[in-house]
Amino acid sequence: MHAFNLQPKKLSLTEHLADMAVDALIDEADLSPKPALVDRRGNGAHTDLHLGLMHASALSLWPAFREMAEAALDCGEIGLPLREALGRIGREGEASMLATTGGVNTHRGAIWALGLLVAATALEPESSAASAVALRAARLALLNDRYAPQPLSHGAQVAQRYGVRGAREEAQLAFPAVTGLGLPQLKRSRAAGAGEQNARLDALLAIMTTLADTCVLYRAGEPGLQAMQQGAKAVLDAGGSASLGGRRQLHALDQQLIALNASPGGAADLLAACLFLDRIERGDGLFPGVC
Ligand SMILES: CC(C)(COP(=O)(O)OP(=O)(O)OC[C@H]1O[C@@H](n2cnc3c(N)ncnc32)[C@H](O[C@H]2O[C@H](COP(=O)(O)OP(=O)(O)OP(=O)(O)O)[C@@H](O)[C@H]2O)[C@@H]1O)[C@@H](O)C(=O)NCCC(=O)NCCS
Ligand SMILES: Nc1ncnc2[nH]cnc12
Repeated sequence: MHAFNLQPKKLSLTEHLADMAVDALIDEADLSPKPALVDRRGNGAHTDLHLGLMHASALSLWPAFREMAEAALDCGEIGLPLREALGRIGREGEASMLATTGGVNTHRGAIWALGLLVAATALEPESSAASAVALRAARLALLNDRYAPQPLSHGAQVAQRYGVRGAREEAQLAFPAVTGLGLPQLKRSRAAGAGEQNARLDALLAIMTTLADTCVLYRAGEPGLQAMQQGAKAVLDAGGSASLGGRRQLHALDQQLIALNASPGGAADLLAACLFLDRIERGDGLFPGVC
């Protein structure tokens, strides 16, 4: 008798999409050195988060992502039934995240972004260009979930105060920070031979150059947001993460954001969305072995 069954398991499409979403979250968490975020080096600007918690949180979301993909297959089209199913599953996913982390908000924005993208991919897996998937996700995000509670979230508070667009609008606009900035930078840095980790850091920085990250605004106000956007631009202008000049700027940005308590958690979520879309677009194992 064998202790392990070493036969590769055939994954269903929905299982495969859940794997890809969780992989994207784990890759984002592990990527180092990220400015003021949790990574392999430490906790950045956070006192209540650490890498183990980010991993546990990511893994706890696997059933929710699979269920969102299943809901998309069941509904078969963009409409209110699917939007409201996603809202319900997303809220249940948030509850299991909070149960796993002891009440710490690790991935609220990521559940939203990746949940929409997973469902949008499952609806039409053969239409896998990042912009097409993001557009389907946007059409879902534009629908009004009648059962969504309307709490005065941190994002809603700063959106009102500073007149910025938050996570909801980013999705409704088809993720411009991802498809217009993060993904193109990822590809440019790869093509320039930066190496995969540096290319991913550059993608994160490209997202940070313009994003109205409501986590940063809530924690550090407009000075924090300006420091994030200008500092990220300075790294890219200096040659990016693969260059010595860029690394010096990245180190300075890390120190500055930590001093301001300005954690770009929204940008980190969008990097995970970017890594997910990159894999979908490249067709990384989406169909082979999938039943
Ligand atoms: C539509 C929702 C996303 C709710 O959005 P809203 O803005 O109203 O709510 P927030 O609670 O503020 O959550 C938004 C999270 O999105 C991330 N984010 C921030 N800015 C942007 C942006 N411009 N674009 C995209 N994403 C953005 C961010 O998430 C990350 O940061 C979190 C950690 O932050 P931190 O400051 O440490 O923690 P807090 O607890 O907030 O504060 P402290 O006390 O610790 O200081 C971490 O979660 C990251 O993921 C924002 O936090 C959506 O959530 C919603 O409506 N959900 C309902 C269910 C649903 O419909 N689901 C659909 C499933 S597909
Ligand atoms: N690596 C990270 N650090 C802090 N907050 C985050 N939210 C999503 N990813 C994060």
